[in-house]
Amino acid sequence: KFYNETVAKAFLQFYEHTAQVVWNQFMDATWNYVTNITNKNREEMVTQRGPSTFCTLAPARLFKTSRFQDPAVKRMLSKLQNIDKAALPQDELEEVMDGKAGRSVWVLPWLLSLGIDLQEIMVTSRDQKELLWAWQGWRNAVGHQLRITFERYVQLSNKAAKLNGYKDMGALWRSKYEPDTLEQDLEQLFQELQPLYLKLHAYVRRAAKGRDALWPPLSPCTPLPGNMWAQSWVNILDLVLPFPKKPPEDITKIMKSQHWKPSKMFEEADMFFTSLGLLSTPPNFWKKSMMERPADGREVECHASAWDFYNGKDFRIKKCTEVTIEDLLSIFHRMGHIQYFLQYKNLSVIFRAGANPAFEEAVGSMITLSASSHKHLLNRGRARKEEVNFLMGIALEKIAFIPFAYLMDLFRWKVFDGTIQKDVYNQEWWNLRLKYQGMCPPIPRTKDDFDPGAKFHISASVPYIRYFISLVLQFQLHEALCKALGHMGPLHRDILKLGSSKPWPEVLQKITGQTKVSTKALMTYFKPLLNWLVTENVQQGEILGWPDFSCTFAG
Ligand SMILES: C[C@H](NC(=O)O)C(=O)O
Ligand SMILES: [Zn+2]
Repeated sequence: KFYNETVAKAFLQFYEHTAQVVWNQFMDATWNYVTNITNKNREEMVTQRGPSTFCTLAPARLFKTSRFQDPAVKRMLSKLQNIDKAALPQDELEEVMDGKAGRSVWVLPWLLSLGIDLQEIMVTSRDQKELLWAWQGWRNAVGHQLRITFERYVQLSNKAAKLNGYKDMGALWRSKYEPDTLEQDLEQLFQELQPLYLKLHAYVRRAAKGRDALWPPLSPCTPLPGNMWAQSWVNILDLVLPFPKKPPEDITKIMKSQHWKPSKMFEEADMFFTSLGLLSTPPNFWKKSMMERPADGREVECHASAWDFYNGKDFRIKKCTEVTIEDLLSIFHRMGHIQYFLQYKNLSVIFRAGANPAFEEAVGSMITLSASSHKHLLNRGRARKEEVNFLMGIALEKIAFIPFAYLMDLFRWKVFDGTIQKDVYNQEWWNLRLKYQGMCPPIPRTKDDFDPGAKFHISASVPYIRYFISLVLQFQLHEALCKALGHMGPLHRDILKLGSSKPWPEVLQKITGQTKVSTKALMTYFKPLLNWLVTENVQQGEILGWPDFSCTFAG
């Protein structure tokens, strides 16, 4: 073991230069692949020496940092200990990277376009049979494929986790949140938030059937329109608007009538960030981003994402943008990621990440909250009815999302730690979906099904608890922003500039004065809506939740 701090500093210098080059090449190869899916580009990406050169990082583990003086050196070396899947032998690393263990389903061209079309039907259709067809079509196409390879993915992931010193991949994912009381803290947050979900769910379940004759009673087994996974109900606001005579302005219609192009949507978002005293995007961003689905027949991965190329000047967004309010808000969210990249770009490459993954998500969502409630903020005195209608629109995205965002990694943590074995993957998935979301499959499932695989983050192995924590965090940050309105720039620039160089409770304290994630700000934000929901549900004699409902299974 090396005890010499000077040697450690020299090693970190060496690492800094190599890492910037290696990560840049790795991001380039991955970008080329997801924006032009061909076998050649896949080969390039998979054989990228990128992550595997980090096995040269073995020296990082040889430093005994306990007696080191410089906290930054200690923090850097501890972050270098975890090289995730790069710890696997090259052949198994390629197997995981290549997606034989799960990612492959996203790259079958016919499947990509099928996915976009079926998801579109779930968003727009109100016809029960059509919804069922799309719901089942997507799960049969992608879930069945993934069931076979998912077990291998779990094995390789757990092997990589153990090579990094964690008991399983779930433990490695949770370690990003530093304090080890994460699971209890999350359960506490969920217990505080669940009553909001039950109130909204009870109202939506009734209101959705009331207004649309086509619509049978919304039992847990009716596929909810609006979203392939029922993780967001924002697309059925028209069905459940509390005061239909005061409809909020239809931004989508306005954008379309003014012939907005995707690039204009990005320009609007960029202007909003600079109006808050934040940084504007560099020329490379406009030259190299993919803002809409290519028309030249290229197959691309359409799940929207923001990219840092680790060279301090190349940052991009990949999105198959449609001219809708949902996509405008999604662009604000992605631009939040870009803003974080810009603010911390001069840090060591080791610290170029959010204070924790939830901060990365919360920054974009918090700015989106400001943008979507921008006018709302200015018309604080808005009449109660319009206030309730407005908050319903936000709640259909944020409150509806609570149980789904929580259960996604509850499921995977249990799969990684072996509590859920492969023969009950699907059954356990639906047990969690009923317990937390009050949802059942609309048709009996068979043992060939693997419904969790129908969600991008599961087949692409992207952790999800970051979105649950961000749900709470974004309101805490938003409240701090509103309190400091006007001096927003410096306040938020500070936390963004810190990247992951400080423990996240310290960063949170800097901006909100608190060191823990708290639901207080979220509750305050939705108070007028919750009061209305309580009165409404009582008047309708609604029973909250789905007492002893059980999903029927074909086994
Ligand atoms: C909430 C999450 N957002 C994202 O991936 O950017 C999702 O789409 O499921
Ligand atoms: Zn995000």
